Amino acid sequence: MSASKMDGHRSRGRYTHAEAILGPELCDRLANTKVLLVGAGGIGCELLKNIILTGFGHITLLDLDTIDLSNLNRQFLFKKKDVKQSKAMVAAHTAGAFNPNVHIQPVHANIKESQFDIEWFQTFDIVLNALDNLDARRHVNKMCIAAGIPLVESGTAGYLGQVQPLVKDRTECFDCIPKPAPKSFPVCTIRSTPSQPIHCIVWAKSYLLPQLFGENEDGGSELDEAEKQGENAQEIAALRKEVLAYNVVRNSLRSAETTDDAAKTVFHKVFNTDILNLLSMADMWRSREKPTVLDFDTIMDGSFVVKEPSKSGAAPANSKQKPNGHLNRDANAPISASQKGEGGLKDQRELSLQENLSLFVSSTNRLASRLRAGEEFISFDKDDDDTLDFVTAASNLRSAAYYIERKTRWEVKEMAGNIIPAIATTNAIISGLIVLQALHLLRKSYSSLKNVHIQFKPSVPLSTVNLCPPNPKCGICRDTYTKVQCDPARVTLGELVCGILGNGEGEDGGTGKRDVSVYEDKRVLSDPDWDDNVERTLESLNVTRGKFLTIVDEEGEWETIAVALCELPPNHPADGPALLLPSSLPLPPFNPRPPTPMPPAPSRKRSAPGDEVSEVEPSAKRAKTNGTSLPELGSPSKKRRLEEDGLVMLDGGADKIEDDDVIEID
Ligand SMILES: Nc1ncnc2c1ncn2[C@@H]1O[C@H](COP(=O)(O)OP(=O)(O)OP(=O)(O)O)[C@@H](O)[C@H]1O
Ligand SMILES: [Zn+2]
Repeated sequence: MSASKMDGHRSRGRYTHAEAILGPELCDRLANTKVLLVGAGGIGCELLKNIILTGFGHITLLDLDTIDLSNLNRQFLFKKKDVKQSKAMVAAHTAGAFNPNVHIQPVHANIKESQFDIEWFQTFDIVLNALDNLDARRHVNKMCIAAGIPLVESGTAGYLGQVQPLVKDRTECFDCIPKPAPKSFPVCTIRSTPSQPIHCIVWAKSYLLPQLFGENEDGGSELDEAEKQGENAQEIAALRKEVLAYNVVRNSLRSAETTDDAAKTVFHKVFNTDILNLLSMADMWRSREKPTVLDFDTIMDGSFVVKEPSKSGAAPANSKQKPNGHLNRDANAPISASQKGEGGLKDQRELSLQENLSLFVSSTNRLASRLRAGEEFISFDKDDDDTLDFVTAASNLRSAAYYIERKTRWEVKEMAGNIIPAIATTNAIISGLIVLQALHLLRKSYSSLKNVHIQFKPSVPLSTVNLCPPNPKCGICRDTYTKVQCDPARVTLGELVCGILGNGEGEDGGTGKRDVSVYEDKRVLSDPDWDDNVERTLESLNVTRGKFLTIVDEEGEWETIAVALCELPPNHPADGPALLLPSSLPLPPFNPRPPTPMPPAPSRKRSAPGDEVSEVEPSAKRAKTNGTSLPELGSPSKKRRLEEDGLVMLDGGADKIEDDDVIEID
């Protein structure tokens, strides 16, 4: 048998099952389908294997990262020898062997780079996200909306997971519903009245560690400002004292003569002086258990006994919590085998108070010596042993002072790193579901598309939710997208905006002259009263390939236009025009304002009640959903409830909450 015949035979054999399930038409089409898979981590590796075996013919696999040892337990395309290599390259190499008919293009890069502009996105038939952060997910969502390419979004968190197909104008986009804010705690709970281990962990990670080893934020000048503005003088004096005290401690950690004494100074300030200060505020402890002042020397020599929480008097604020049994004993007493979690890993052993203090001293010294060796500041990183040891020890010492259960280093890592353990099985289930949704999309079988969730219900482990139509108020998918090809060094902002708006054609041309503001992301580049940038080149305004200009109608009548910037074609003559506009200019939905009511004049005939409303409202709504309302879609509120329950698309780094009175765990 000739080699080519043998290949054909092999190929048919390979796809017999796929063909039986998908039908010959889709099965053949898959061979020519171009897929972009973003992310080669937990979901990405599983998904790559699935789409290769299903027979997707052309796969571009993109990931910015290199392989870490900790990936190996679930990212099965990687082996120990691959650690520190590019994820995209290794995954493509390993999985490529599963099906030689598939062409895989690995790309080691950040999906946000400008080279991945909408023209690049438009070279794909479908995009599959296997990402782990909100920022990249939102970026891909916007690029897919702009490029008009369907996207399957996914996420897992422990045993939970979700798959969400997204199609411009038909379904919600990723940004149609705001994502839940990260967990937060009131500052006073963290600073003065912790009642749970997480409060002490957040304090050690987000307050103490930055105070000692972080960037020196000049609290002094902030206080000067507050004083000028007439804030409470007594409070400011107290805060000033606090800043000075921390400066002394910071300096001692940075001084060349640092010894164990520096750690002792920190300990004394934080677990002794500060707690004594808090105790002096009698009001604070009327309805709460008073904390205990810790003592360095007696903890070190093992004679310190943690005071039992008082059982009499006013009910402590945390009385609803289960009693912290093991704290009602000498904290340095030997810990039983079961308490220690013996048999488990070293990290999973509970440390005695004395051991926590030793860890506090050693980690403080390690961090201090890093500062002295030239590191300017150190911030928390769950994979940085020194910062994790410090947060473990400091949070446990604080827990002891407040009679709160202490946590092992393993638990602290999980809580401080906001880590939900990744589960290979969940990733595998989700990756299978992604393929099913991708196949519906390729078949254009829109009524079969579903949001699918894995839930904690053994009887119904998967729940499906009908898709919601786009949110008419969404600032991403309701814009009208277009693209221009240009040389940003030769085109001015004014030329581009006038070109896109077709200025000079008059109102009835649909894109006539209007008052607009122009933005790049959140930057205002011009508005009707400010035209300083209009004559400047796009390049000088840092508006280049891969970015979007957003043109907003000041009257609010025309919907927003988003213009994606692309390069001139490769064969474009050097003396050719610097700006190539799209062949048809964007025509965003137009919602004319109701005419301004005229002052009542006896001669004017009154219009029938509701006239204006019936003319304006429905057309505006039609325009915003582009006439594609889907009768079978579920309600947005149902989906929101699911999101609140189910921790979907987990991450949180990107979104910031604005309330100053809370501390986020990111
Ligand atoms: N902007 C981006 N561009 C390209 N790839 C990205 C981008 N952001 C995240 N990724 C990739 O998405 C993948 C997500 O996979 P996963 O959630 O399993 O994370 P991980 O980093 O492998 O594991 P863990 O965070 O649990 O250690 C990672 O490989 C990551 O490098
Ligand atoms: Zn949207």
